[in-house]
Amino acid sequence: KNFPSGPPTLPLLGNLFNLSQENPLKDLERLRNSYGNVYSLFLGPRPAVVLNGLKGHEGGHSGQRLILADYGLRWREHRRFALMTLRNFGLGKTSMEDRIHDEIQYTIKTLEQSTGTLSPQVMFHNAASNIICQVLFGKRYEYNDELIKVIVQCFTENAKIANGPWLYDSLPITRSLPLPFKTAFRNYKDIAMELLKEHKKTKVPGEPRDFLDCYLDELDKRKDDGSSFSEELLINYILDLHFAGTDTTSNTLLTGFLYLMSYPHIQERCQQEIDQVLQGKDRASFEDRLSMPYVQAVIHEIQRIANTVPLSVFHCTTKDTELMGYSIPKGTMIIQNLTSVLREEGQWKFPHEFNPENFLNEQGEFVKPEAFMPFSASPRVCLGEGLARMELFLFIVTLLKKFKFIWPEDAGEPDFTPVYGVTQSPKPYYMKQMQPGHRKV
Ligand code: HEM
Repeated sequence: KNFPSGPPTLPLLGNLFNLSQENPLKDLERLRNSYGNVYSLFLGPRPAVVLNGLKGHEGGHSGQRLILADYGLRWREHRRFALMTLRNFGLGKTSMEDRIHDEIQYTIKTLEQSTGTLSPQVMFHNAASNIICQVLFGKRYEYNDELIKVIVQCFTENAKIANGPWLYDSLPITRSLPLPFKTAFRNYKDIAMELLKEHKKTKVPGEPRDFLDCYLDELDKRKDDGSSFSEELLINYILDLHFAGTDTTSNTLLTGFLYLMSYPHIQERCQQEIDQVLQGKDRASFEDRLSMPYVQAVIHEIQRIANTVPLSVFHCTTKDTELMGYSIPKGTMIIQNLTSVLREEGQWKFPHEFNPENFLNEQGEFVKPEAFMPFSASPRVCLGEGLARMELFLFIVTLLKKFKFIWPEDAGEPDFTPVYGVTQSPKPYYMKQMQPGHRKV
């Protein structure tokens, strides 16, 4: 009673055929037009509620009425620990900036060594993965290292395979099949186990070098207190952090450079601002963003258009819940359609085009509309938001300071259609850059 309405369902299969397996975003928008901001779907026999638009999300988040999946002791303890550890390793402080800048030097080297055009996919994925590796394991990998190739391939492929949550959730039996991503994740876990062994051998108690050491210290401290910390969970948690921090940041960068090449006047205006603000400085710091309203607007617009995690991460009600006048029983899946907020008419000056004016007021100052939520919202908001924002700013500013990026003449028209997945990415493309010293603004 009082459950949100939705399209008619088939026995057992629910609404499986209402949604494209390849890209359900258009279907979700069509259903929103018929059933409003809050509607229901059945993934097989399992009920789900889809939240759309800023209004739908405000209802979902205000006062934390919506209690989320696994929003229990284990999640709370680990979230608190991860945030504290990321902070201790310099998130928001200079040392994290140093790590990011160190990695950017390798990206610059890759760009400098390329003659002609270059496919940036692997380059950005390697860079984002290495930054997380530094935090987690205190080490980075050369871009031609076999291990990093396996990891990056595993993440990019899984982000696309996992776009079948409809199928896996509708027909749970498919989850027990030997799906390819299971092997890939098992390989990753073997790698993480090796690193764990190595860390246990070499670590000095009380002097953590990285996230892994911190967790081992925490395990020692909490030995018998019945807490949720365990080595098995550590391996899963490392996998989560590595995956969550790699494909997201790199796909956003890929979208960014696709648009910067396709809108050369926007790229040039960024470069003018960067040159002006960084006069006499050899590198940008995250603080500099406060003096770069246009660059800030462009980076936010890149995130809005990239729509990197289009349906956020699915949640679930853990008890009977009231939401915007609807009754939602315990065990209902909650799908936050972030796409519907990032493109919502009425919330943006130019909802359907790439235009930094979406984040600038009449005085040319940077403003962030409430509907900007690529990291989601609620207590469950992206844990890596601070790190991701720092990475995006430092990569984009440093690379634009050094190079001018050009869409290759023989590459045809740029194709902006994203490839759908848990994380969306642009279609593979090539870029061309003018070598340092030749950049003319
Ligand atoms: C542009 C880059 C990124 C985007 C767009 C993004 C977006 C998101 C979104 C939409 C969620 C789901 C929030 C929810 O459940 O409502 C999420 C969760 C999460 N993200 Fe990110 N993310 C990015 C980068 C990162 C990075 C660099 C890290 C690494 C530290 C990270 C770690 C996580 C974790 C651990 C969660 C789960 C949080 C929890 O359940 O408590 N993310 N992210």
